[in-house]
Amino acid sequence: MTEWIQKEMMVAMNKVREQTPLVPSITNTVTINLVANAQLAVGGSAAMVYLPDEGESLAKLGQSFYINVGTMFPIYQESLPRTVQALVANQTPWVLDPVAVGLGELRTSLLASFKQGKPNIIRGNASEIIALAGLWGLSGGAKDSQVKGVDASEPVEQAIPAAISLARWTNGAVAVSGERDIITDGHKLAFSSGGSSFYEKITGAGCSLGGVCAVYQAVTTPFIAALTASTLYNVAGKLAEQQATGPASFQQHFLDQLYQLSPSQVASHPFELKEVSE
Ligand SMILES: Nc1ncnc2c1ncn2[C@@H]1O[C@H](COP(=O)(O)OP(=O)(O)OP(=O)(O)O)[C@@H](O)[C@H]1O
Ligand SMILES: Cc1ncsc1CCO
Ligand SMILES: [Mg+2]
Repeated sequence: MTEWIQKEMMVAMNKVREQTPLVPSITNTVTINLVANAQLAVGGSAAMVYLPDEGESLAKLGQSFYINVGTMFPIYQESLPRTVQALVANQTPWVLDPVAVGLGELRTSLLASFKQGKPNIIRGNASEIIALAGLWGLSGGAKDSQVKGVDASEPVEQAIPAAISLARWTNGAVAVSGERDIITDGHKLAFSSGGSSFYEKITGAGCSLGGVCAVYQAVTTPFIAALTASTLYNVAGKLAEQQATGPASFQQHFLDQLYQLSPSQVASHPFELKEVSE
């Protein structure tokens, strides 16, 4: 029953490697380098910008776009709304990573405004997904979700209702990351495990996963893109852990695995699929 999905995942990986899609980002300054390197390793082309007119131009030129609000700057008050407007106007698919939603006025007001821009993929940890659904007034969300910073404090399973309602609102996909990853398009739920606890010992595993979701989204649907990226990270993390002696060598081996893994190695990694009752 999951065969067509596995086939789509392989097609997406091959297409990205053949086509090198341009996938620009406005992302945080902590992990910007890892995001670009992960995007390049899977076969995409990266371009990081900050300024309003540059976000706008790349929203037109890019085949998909990644927005991560991890570190806020005053210029983002202009850059982010103008970029999102251009993404919507040009029907460029985009990924939102609502890092630390609820922290600060600018971050919160911008994230609230993105509800109308309907990001095609929303990727975050459980706490961020619950809090974003709360901010957007959707079911499963909570205004007082325990986002205390950039790390999750809630288990992924707790974010399932929020993930489903967000995916139904955007008509896209939501990927909740953690020890187990949950990917949904609002109608089906995929559960993928693997990875490594070393992912919690480096910064930007989640950010770069969002950037890689955006790369695959240039060539396939939001659900297949999010599932392909999440599965790739689960396979790559597991193999990198076997070669690593600590977080730094883990990051090095993990990037090598993103580059080396074959589509069939990724697509054959098992995942569980459930239909959501309507
Ligand atoms: N304990 C774990 N065991 C296995 N894999 C994990 C574990 N924790 C996270 N991962 C994997 O790490 C990747 C990033 O997910 P994570 O939930 O850490 O993102 P995040 O908290 O947004 O990270 P960051 O904000 O540092 O970028 C995903 O591929 C996820 O599957
Ligand atoms: C550590 C950190 N602080 C702001 S953004 C970021 C990267 C992980 O989300
Ligand atoms: Mg994060």
